[in-house]
Amino acid sequence: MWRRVALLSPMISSSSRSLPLNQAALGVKVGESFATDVNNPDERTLSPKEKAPFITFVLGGPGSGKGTQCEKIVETFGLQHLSAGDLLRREIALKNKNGAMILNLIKDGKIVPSEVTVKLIQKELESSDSCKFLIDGFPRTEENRVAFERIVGADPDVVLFFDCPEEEMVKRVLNRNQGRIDDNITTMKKRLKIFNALNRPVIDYYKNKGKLYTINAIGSVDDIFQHVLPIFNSFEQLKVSRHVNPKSPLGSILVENSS
Ligand SMILES: Nc1ncnc2c1ncn2[C@@H]1O[C@H](COP(=O)(O)OP(=O)(O)OP(=O)(O)O)[C@@H](O)[C@H]1O
Ligand SMILES: O=c1ccn([C@@H]2O[C@H](COP(=O)(O)O)[C@@H](O)[C@H]2O)c(=O)[nH]1
Ligand SMILES: [Mg+2]
Repeated sequence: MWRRVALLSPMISSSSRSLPLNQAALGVKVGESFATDVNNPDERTLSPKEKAPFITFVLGGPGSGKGTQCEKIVETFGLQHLSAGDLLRREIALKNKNGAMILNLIKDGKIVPSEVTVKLIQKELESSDSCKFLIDGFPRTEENRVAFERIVGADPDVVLFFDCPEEEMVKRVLNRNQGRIDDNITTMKKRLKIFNALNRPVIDYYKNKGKLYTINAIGSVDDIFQHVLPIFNSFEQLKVSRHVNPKSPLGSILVENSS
């Protein structure tokens, strides 16, 4: 569980970015991580898990190029890529408990219950050494979004939206040729309907919060990446060091702007 603290992100918006601290969910982890030094909080050394992670949600319709652009962001900026769809497909491939249920939903272009997807993402976040993540294809619904906030206790710093016309997305998906069970015209039509009905409200939510970056997803992969580059460059330049203030009961962010 990440320790959620008041986030300070001057490049995006001046509005409050804090979430209520999920004490119930955090209790065990916080106790565990401070077990050896709880008597002298000033001497705590910060482990990676005590830093607030930098989270980017990557949204866009099916075939808009989220995965393709994520690969380029990883190459250039070294964020860890977590594709929600890939995590779900791995459950199917491993024949895990929810595998059959997930397969049926994906075949039909439907959304897997939030609890299942959020737990998979949470496990990856917690087991990673990274503190910068690209969460690709999630949240798909408002319910997903709220479940992530509740269970993980974090919210994104940046939200990318790859805006692509439907005809182009259909063309790309039908040419993808990666053996995906949902890359057919019947499922694609359902996925587009679900995207418009359930994902667009999430995009609007982040737009209203001032966190959304809309990227025109038409053009070559490299052209599109040129629109992505300045977004991450601006965060790199801030050289923001974010960690928990042990003296604050709620925790806060200490920002070092070394530029
Ligand atoms: N700018 C582009 N121009 C043409 N083809 C592209 C472009 N970007 C990606 N593609 C191709 O389109 C297909 C879909 O791209 P990608 O898998 O990145 O989309 P996605 O948004 O992750 O889709 P999904 O939501 O279905 O996972 C892939 O075959 C990819 O190679
Ligand atoms: O958060 C999520 C992400 C994905 N799904 C299901 O998986 C497929 C494929 O997802 P991609 O991101 O396009 O790889 C999607 O259509 C959903 O059925 C999900 O339920 N929740
Ligand atoms: Mg993808």
